[in-house]
Amino acid sequence: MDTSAPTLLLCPSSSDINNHLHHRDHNGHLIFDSSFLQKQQRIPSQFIWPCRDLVSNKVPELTTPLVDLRGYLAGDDAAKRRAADLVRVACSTHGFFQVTNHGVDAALIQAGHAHMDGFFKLPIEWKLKASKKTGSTWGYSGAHADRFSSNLPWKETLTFGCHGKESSASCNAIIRDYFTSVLGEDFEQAGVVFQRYYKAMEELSLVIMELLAVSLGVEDELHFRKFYEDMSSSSFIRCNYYPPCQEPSLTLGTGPHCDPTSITILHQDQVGGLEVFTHNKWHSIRPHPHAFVINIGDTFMALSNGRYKSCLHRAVVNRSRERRSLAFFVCPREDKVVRPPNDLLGTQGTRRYPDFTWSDLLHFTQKHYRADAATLHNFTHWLLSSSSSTPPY
Ligand SMILES: C=C1C[C@]23C[C@H]1CC[C@H]2[C@]1(C)CCC[C@@](C)(C(=O)O)[C@H]1[C@@H]3C(=O)O
Ligand SMILES: O=C(O)CCC(=O)C(=O)O
Ligand SMILES: [Fe+2]
Repeated sequence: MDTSAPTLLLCPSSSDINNHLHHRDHNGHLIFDSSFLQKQQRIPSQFIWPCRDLVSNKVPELTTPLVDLRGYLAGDDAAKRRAADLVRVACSTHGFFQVTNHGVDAALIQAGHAHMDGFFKLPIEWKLKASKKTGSTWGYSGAHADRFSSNLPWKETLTFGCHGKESSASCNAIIRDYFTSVLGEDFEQAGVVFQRYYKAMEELSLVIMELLAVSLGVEDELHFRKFYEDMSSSSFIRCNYYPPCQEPSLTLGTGPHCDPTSITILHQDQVGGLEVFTHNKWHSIRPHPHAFVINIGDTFMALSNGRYKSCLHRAVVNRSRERRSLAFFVCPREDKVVRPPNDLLGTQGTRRYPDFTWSDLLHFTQKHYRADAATLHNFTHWLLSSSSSTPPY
């Protein structure tokens, strides 16, 4: 990973822009000041992606099932089976489905979007106060310009969680305290809202984990729920803000990738832009205001011994409308060994992936490799080449 992003010149169209010190931080890294960049005629070359990543003729819509959780949550066995059948078909092919009647308060979701909007509308100087510290995954980032020097995504992100705490009980004030300590007391309410949102996501994650076990036919339907019960030590929220872009066909909001995490619970606004690559072409995921998009990540693909697919997806941007999405990335406690339950090994007991920990995979994506379409494949090689042990699978 290119972590020594050089001093970058912005849109060298005129000297006053190049000398606009506002656009470089103290390390000389580019600062993604979208309010300034949007006014330029061209986007900086660092944001222009290779043609192969930009293909986006009129993309068809992916018919992801809208899985109604009402009956399942009420303990209705027939509803549980119907939900499991829908999830099985989706996760065995492209790994994406949507859930409604999930039990998460609509007002809480709306409040999360409102506070996300409040943060991203701050002047750049304020947002930079929340900048990610080197080595941390938490904090504000503009286009990941501090991490990469090309194929920059046209987005700003704010990432935070509860990690570092032993139990979700002690997680009750971590996010609130993060917001007040980094942005000041005026942001206490934002912290309280995201703390409640985090808790709601944890509860929904465990429901989804049980549904995944049922759909996979795992003997112990609580197996994955138990594996993720202490997820608060490593799961995290990411707020994605995609400004309008004057050359939307040349860049991407988030580049093509598979999530390295376990599952992602994403709430997108009504603008649209999330696309999944399946059946050899890109498909859009229609936004539903009261639904969450759920997708399988690399870690759960390994946990299911490859039965469920972590699928290539991306976020495109547009010329006229900003777009926001709230992602909750479910991750197991960092030291837990990711290993499929025996009843997913098949008669030959064949393992598709080696044992690994989320700590190792997270470290790989943050220090050695930019997550893309082949993260798990390259991680496996990196892991086995850096460990003396022979493949355990
Ligand atoms: C473990 C993670 C790394 C990323 C955030 C989560 C899950 C998705 C990953 C990411 C979004 C994949 C595309 C590249 C990336 C750098 C990004 O555009 O943000 C990835 C995230 C990251 O490394 O910060
Ligand atoms: O914003 C979106 O719709 C998708 C973002 C995404 O895939 C991610 O953050 O991993
Ligand atoms: Fe993703």
